[in-house]
Amino acid sequence: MMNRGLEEERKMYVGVDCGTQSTKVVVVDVEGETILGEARRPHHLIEGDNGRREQQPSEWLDAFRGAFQEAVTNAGIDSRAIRAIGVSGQQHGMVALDAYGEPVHPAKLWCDTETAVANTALVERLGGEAGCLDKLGLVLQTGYTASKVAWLRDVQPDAYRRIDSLLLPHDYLNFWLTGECVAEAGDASGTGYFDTRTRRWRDDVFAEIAPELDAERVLPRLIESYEPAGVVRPGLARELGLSDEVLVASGGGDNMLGAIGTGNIAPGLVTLSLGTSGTVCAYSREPVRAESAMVANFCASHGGWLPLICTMNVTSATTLVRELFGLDLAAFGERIDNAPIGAEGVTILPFFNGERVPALPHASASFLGLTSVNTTQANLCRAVVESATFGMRYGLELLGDLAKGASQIRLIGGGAKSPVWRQMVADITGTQVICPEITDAAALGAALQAAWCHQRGATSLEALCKRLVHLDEGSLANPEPMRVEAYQEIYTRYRQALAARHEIPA
Ligand SMILES: Nc1ncnc2c1ncn2[C@@H]1O[C@H](COP(=O)(O)OP(=O)(O)O)[C@@H](O)[C@H]1O
Ligand SMILES: O=C(CO)[C@@H](O)[C@H](O)COP(=O)(O)O
Repeated sequence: MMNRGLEEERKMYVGVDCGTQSTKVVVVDVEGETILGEARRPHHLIEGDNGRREQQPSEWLDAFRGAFQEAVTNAGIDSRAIRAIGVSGQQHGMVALDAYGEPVHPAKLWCDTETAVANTALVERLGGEAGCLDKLGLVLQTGYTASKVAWLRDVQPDAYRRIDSLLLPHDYLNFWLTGECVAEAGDASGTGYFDTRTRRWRDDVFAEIAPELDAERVLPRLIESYEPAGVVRPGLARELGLSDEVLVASGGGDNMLGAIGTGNIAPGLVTLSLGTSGTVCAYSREPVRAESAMVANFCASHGGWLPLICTMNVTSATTLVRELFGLDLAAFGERIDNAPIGAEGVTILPFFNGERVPALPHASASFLGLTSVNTTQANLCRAVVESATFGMRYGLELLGDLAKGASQIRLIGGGAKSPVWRQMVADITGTQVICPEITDAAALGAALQAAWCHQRGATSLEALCKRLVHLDEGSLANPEPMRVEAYQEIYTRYRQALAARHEIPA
């Protein structure tokens, strides 16, 4: 436990990231420039053969409570020293609440593909890709919130009729913390009823999706990303051991706060996340109209924009293969290390639950090139990690000039903890890779945004990033020319397999 006098002077900030597989919490001492404590609690996924991927929002609250208490204990601080909390959340999830603040249906997540048909119909109604770009500044993808609302209307009309507010996962946690229904541009830009250029709700688009619902009533009030969502409710503050008037920052989508947590708040860097999903994003001061409809012109959660591509099958795919063989993470890492580049001819298209980039919401996974000689645990483990990483390279290529200027990839998410995977990312992309000291960068970004909100006027987000985004020099991975060349060939093989199986140009 820290010296009491010192503790009173110091301001502590908490960052929370409600990811797909778990909630992570970090406690940050801004003056001391240190991350004092971390903790996480897992979530359970409700899955169905039809692409259903849902979660009970109540699990996020339990996970929040558990991880919060443990992180504070690990930090060795008095929780009354906490001045502000920032919340990051998995993007796009539909949290539809009734008039009592209770979910009318489990949250339908970003990785749910049950609504693919509803999404195709919506894109058509909005005038195709051109119509979407014109109205929203991006093209609707299965996974965004819009088709989930349309699906609920069609499939669960009773639940749909009870909707009183429509939130995203991080908005819901902010609502639980403060009682306020608010949203900020970063996360709102992934709903599909928000104009990502003007940073406003598109009531007319929302009326196409949910004609019976009044946008004014059900959509949360928009706030700026530097503004607080509110203060922690007195009852909850008592339960969490907080002092009065603890601010809750606006928070944002996990990728937006991951960008902050890697210092990617101005042009020139790329953040690549190996979480349940795989994402690549680069900051832009202007809205982006990319050549590919798969590049999402999302807003950042500190001002500006964050063009991003997202693949759905990263650690979700690697975990599936790892668990199939009953391997723990260390043994899995060994298997990957023991197989040669290219896994002796095994290629996996890892679309176990469909895919967003490339846009194949109905796809399933393919294992190709298997023979009686190369069908080994090591090759299958290596091939699934290679394939997830090839998906990221594909995304980087789609980002094109937006990512080309980047001399370094800031690697985050659970997969970034693996040294062999880090090197693989460097070799497959041909770019230097480094991790921040804390790979749960979205939680760190949320804590930094909380400090920015609390200390508004006294400090800048840039200064806060300089103080707290520490890079782990030990994680540095430089592309090695021989391996870069070898992977080029294997990547070509992957693209050819993609073209042959799914009619996507090689
Ligand atoms: N050393 C490692 N090698 C490979 N995967 C790892 C390693 N450490 C953690 N992971 C994987 O990272 C995933 C969790 O990543 P995380 O970024 O927390 O996901 P999310 O934010 O989507 O919940 C888990 O599937 C876990 O198995
Ligand atoms: O859908 C997207 C981005 O558009 C995903 O990146 C989600 O935001 C989930 O993130 P993780 O749980 O994988 O961090």
